Amino acid sequence: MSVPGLLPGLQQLSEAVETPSETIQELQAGREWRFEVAFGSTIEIKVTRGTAEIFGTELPVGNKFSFTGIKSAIYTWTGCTLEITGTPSVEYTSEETPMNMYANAHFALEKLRGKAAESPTAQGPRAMIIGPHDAGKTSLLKILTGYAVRQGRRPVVVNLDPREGMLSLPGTLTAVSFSTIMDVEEGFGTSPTSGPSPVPAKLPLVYYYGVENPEGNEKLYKSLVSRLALAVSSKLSEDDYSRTSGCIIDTSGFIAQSSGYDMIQHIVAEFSVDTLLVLGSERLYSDMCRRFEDRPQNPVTVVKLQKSGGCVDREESFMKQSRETAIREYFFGEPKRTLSPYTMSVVFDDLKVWRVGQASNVGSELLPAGEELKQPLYITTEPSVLLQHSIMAVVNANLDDSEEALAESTVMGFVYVASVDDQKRYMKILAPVSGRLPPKPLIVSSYPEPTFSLVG
Ligand SMILES: Nc1ncnc2c1ncn2[C@@H]1O[C@H](COP(=O)(O)OP(=O)(O)OP(=O)(O)O)[C@@H](O)[C@H]1O
Repeated sequence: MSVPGLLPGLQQLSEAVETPSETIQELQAGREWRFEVAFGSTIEIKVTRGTAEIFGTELPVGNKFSFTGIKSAIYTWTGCTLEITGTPSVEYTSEETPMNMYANAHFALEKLRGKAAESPTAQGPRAMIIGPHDAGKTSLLKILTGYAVRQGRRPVVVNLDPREGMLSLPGTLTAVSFSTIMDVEEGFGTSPTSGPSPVPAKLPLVYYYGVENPEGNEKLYKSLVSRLALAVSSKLSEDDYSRTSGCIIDTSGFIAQSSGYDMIQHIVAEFSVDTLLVLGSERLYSDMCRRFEDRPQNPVTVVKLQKSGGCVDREESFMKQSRETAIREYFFGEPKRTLSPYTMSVVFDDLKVWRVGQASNVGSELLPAGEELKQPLYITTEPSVLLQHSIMAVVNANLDDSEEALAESTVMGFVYVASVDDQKRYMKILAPVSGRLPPKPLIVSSYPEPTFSLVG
């Protein structure tokens, strides 16, 4: 007996729940499947045959990986079959990739590592990647790191591009010793604040810069670079693994313009860079050759590498969404690893807040004619409603420390200002861990920008 009206209802129900489409992608050896997934939609990829990798990290056969808000590529050296569930917004296969060139760069670095292993005092390569925005610098860094880790090396990876955070929020400069593989879904992987993860967590050393462009506060940027270089040098001399593996440095696209050349020189000097990998710019390559040739005391090898045709220019709206996602994941985790942040109230009198000094908040128009603007590292800021929805870095320093001391302090973590009551002089903040806010200075800046959608 059929129940009147039930069957059509069920049919409607099954029509409403759309099953994602499943496609099979056969990739021949040496080809790359490039794809883009918008924020808010997800695709799942499983390798069912052969070998495949995402920017140097292998995708094991049979495991499903899900991707959202990403522009990426899967490359195969030997051929593979991919099972794709869901529909990417863009997808195509490319026969032309610079992967051979990138692999050669890796083997050249490996040769230097092998040489360093022969002598107890020799240093492994200190490579730095430079190039314009969206030239594929971070992707190349991941490839070189992934290959080095797969060969048992432990390179120190340094991110000097505040535009994207590595194992931390955007706006930070970080260094981390990589001894385990990257997480293919998460980019670089996870840090201990991200909660349990199938891939071992990495412990990054984090400094907060808070400006997108290294020229935004050159003095602060240079100071943080020097500080990070000191930490990296000490890590590289800690054990034989690190000494021979050397370091790989990712940089900001802003310094690839001629106004940034002095900054390149500063980084090269501080990190004792000996290999400069120039990506996607003939002019930059030739300028660097001119600048760094004939330095017998500190030779720097300048190498030209081709930009991948798959590199995509990421529009500002995409980058903004990436930053918002990074902030949300810092506090709330993501579907596979949810976190429970804590809300607490803090009174203004217990806080010492500094703002990163930027040209825009110094007021050069008030200076007498002819006088040069002296940009401060930080400016003290009275807590107020202006901080609402901002991210603040809690730094490892004392409340009465000077600006210079702050510029040498690592980040303990970040808090989010959920609401501010100017009259009662307190604010509600969201913190990733429970307990009282430690009595440490807080640093606020414009990058990443205030996020309105974090707590509803
Ligand atoms: N071969 C490729 N196929 C598809 N997408 C790619 C490929 N290589 C890089 N991309 C994508 O292109 C974008 C830009 O690449 P990447 O972040 O490596 O550039 P970048 O030079 O580090 O950029 P920026 O200096 O602006 O941070 C990223 O979304 C990256 O995932």
